[in-house]
Amino acid sequence: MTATLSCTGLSKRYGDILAVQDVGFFIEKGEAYGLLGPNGAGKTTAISMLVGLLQPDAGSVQVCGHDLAADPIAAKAKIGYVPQEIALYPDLTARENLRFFGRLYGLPRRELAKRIDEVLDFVGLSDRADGKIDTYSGGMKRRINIGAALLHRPQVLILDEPTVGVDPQSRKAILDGVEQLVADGMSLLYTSHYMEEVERVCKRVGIIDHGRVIAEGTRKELVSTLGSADRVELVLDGDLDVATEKLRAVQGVTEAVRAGTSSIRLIVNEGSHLLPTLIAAVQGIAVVTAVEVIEPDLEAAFLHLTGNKLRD
Ligand SMILES: Nc1ncnc2c1ncn2[C@@H]1O[C@H](COP(=O)(O)OP(=O)(O)OP(=O)(O)O)[C@@H](O)[C@H]1O
Repeated sequence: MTATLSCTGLSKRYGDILAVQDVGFFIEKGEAYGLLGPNGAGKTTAISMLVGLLQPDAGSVQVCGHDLAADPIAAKAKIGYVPQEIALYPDLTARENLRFFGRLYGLPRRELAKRIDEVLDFVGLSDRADGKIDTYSGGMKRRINIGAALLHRPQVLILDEPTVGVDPQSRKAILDGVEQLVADGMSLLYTSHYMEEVERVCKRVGIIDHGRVIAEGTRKELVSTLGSADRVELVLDGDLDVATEKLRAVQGVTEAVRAGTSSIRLIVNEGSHLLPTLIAAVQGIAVVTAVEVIEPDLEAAFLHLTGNKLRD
């Protein structure tokens, strides 16, 4: 089966920074693939090369059997791209914006009018279609941006952090809409640093850090990289920075990081056996007021694989 989107060996350097290094993955028809990584991991740079906005230093991209470099028009026609930055004209209405983008895609006038109504309905903004974009909330603008990317009926939708700066109602509408598109057979590339969104929307996930895809698989496969390790959260009162250092030095502790103002998250072997040792390790520095052993999830897998928290 031909992948809807695939890339191999994608690399991009900005001066001394290797923003993307030898990235390769594929997305089947109707599959939702997530690129999960912290800010600066290289997600936007990778996507910019996948959609033909940035020339890779090395590597290639295939979209529905078309090579992006050799046949860019055919390849790009299959892609719907929703950039991280809102790209709409504030003085035009939503409908006028969609008309503008539809014409760029070369949609015939009559078909375009129909598609505009369809996508407005899909993003749940038909009743606001004739309001100017500058009266829209951030979330509503993002929904129109997604609508614009769908006008030409792409085979693969590429979303770069689509819920950043978005109100809860629009966030729900975006996630529900994306899930519906995938259920209807759309292929999806979804990037986010929100682990829970990627877990919800994507069947397979690539974890990207410092420009490299360092692990890839289903949620279950990635979580299994943790082996028998447990994730423990301690709520403490005291000097958390020193306590984090002390805990990191305890034998059996793989990772220890601050989580908010009063918690430390740990990955430990045999969590329940180690608890008394953990509490003793911070004695005189901090008092442990609560302990929680947490089910392993993608965030724990990320921490384990990279040694960093996802939301740095
Ligand atoms: N035009 C540029 N010139 C120089 N360095 C850049 C440029 N664009 C990105 N970078 C650097 O490349 C690396 C990857 O950035 P990129 O924006 O691709 O990451 P990201 O995972 O999308 O992060 P974010 O979620 O913050 O957008 C970072 O170190 C960034 O500072």
